[in-house]
Amino acid sequence: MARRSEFQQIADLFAPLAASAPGALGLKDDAALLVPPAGQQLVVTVDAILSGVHYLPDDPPDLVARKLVRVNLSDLAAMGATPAGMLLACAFPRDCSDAWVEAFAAGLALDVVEFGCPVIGGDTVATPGPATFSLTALGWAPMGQALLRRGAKAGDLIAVTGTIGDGAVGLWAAQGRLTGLGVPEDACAALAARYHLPQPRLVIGQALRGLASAAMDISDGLVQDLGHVCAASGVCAEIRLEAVPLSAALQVAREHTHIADELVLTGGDDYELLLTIPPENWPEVEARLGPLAPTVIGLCREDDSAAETVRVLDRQGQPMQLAATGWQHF
Ligand SMILES: Nc1ncnc2c1ncn2[C@@H]1O[C@H](COP(=O)(O)OP(=O)(O)OP(=O)(O)O)[C@@H](O)[C@H]1O
Ligand SMILES: Cc1ncc(C[n+]2csc(CCOP(=O)(O)O)c2C)c(N)n1
Ligand SMILES: [Mg+2]
Ligand SMILES: [Mg+2]
Ligand SMILES: [Mg+2]
Repeated sequence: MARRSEFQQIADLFAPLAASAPGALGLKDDAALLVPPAGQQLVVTVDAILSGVHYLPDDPPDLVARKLVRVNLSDLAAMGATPAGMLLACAFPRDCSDAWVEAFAAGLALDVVEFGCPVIGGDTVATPGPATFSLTALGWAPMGQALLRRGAKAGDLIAVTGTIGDGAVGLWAAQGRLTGLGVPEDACAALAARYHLPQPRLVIGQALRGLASAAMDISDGLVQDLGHVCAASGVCAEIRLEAVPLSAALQVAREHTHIADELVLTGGDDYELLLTIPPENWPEVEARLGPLAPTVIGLCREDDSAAETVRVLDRQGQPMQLAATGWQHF
């Protein structure tokens, strides 16, 4: 059967994702129209994902689409924003099947509903190279209240949401690198799921407006990303390895095979929030978030040009020497 044309694909598979947004004009015009709610500021971010770089070439297309959405909503969460819509640029390999694109669109449809975030526009091209997707996420935050990377002060608590390392170890699981080592199947599956389907911490980011002094999401690796908050804020950081929260699945996997602390600290793909919180705000953080409250892993210190910006203390309280601090494309 002949493949759907470019415009048929937009009409059949992407236009339904715009149905809840009148300003998307049915994906039939040159651009979309948005009306900012009174007193709100537009928050806008873009991240691309590529086959073989951000996801595995054989990953299910619905999960590729949802990862694309979620890595971007994670940046909105880091700003304390509420999602409003997304623009989706797709470069499909020339031989990509209708079935692959249909499953990709079905994955998008799930997250459009889950996060109340319609596709309001995009672009579709064919590429001689690997599949490449870019998503621009739009959100709203009350004027002047977005969370920034630049507000951390010496004495602030450093905290993370959820658990760290699952995404990086989950990539190993998804690649089959934990198979045959005695790691239970369900632990492998739980870790792979964290790699395939990150959970943007939108509710937490929104709840921490006015309480966190700085925030970002952890995509490249905890240590490297903490370095970005420190650089933006003009502080140093000290965190304790033993305080970094690990999931039950990661702890089980560690009982069966060696998983380097360094992979957990620097592997990335976490999509958790990294927060600095003035100690006087901590009781209110716990009161607002209850069981979703982040875990304190360290403290911000005065900028000290003699010391490294981010110091990680090992289980003996000694500074760790890390070969790399996180993911860099080049
Ligand atoms: N090519 C570019 N042109 C303009 N701005 C860019 C470009 N690449 C990155 N930036 C900007 O640099 C800053 C850092 O980008 P980066 O991609 O590291 O952030 P991130 O999206 O939070 O991390 P990650 O991409 O690992 O999820 C952001 O403000 C981003 O908008
Ligand atoms: C197949 C495969 N190999 C390696 C990785 C690890 N990885 C790739 S990019 C990135 C940082 C975030 O991306 P960016 O900075 O481009 O937004 C990380 C941690 C992966 N996810 N999939
Ligand atoms: Mg980015
Ligand atoms: Mg990002
Ligand atoms: Mg980010």
